[in-house]
Amino acid sequence: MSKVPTLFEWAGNMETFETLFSRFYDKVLKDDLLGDVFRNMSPDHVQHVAHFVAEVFGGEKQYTNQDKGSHSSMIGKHIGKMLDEEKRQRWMQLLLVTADEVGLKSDPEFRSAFVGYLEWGTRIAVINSRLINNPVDQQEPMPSWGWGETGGPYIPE
Ligand code: HEM
Repeated sequence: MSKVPTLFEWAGNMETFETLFSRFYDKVLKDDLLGDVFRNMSPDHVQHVAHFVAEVFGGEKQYTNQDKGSHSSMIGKHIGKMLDEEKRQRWMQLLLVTADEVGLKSDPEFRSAFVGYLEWGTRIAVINSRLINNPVDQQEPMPSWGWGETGGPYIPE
């Protein structure tokens, strides 16, 4: 049996993730609810988020090695931001619309794993945004996300 690709490999390459998040944050900045939340984001924000998610999906470790980030430093960026469910849902909605616009892989298995990760990650972001101190130690490894219950990508007969 052939090797099951990582979510990163199945999705494409780093450009896939950079394009997805670049188009996503274009929308975010124009959004009535999220625009103000991201108004002062760093110029590297888009790339950092793309690199973070790519690494979580089993891709190159650019967030760790090039951006000098870690799971803890990413969590730290959300501390005190006072996000809520309404903002989280808008973030999800805009990212999923963007995923379709940029032609991200749309087979049921990939999208299930993709949305599963986003549901997990965004809910954690909201929880952490309401804390004062970072609960994640600097030494904690990066999270990793796989195919989960689906067991692999959709490959037509
Ligand atoms: C899976 C979900 C998420 C991931 C992977 C993620 C990832 C990241 C990363 C990697 C950073 C650091 C960027 C940098 O180093 O410049 C960051 C910052 C930030 N994130 Fe998230 N995030 C997620 C969900 C959310 C949600 C749902 C919101 C708000 C609705 C949010 C709001 C922010 C804000 C406000 C910052 C700081 C921006 C700045 O001013 O520099 N994040 N996020």
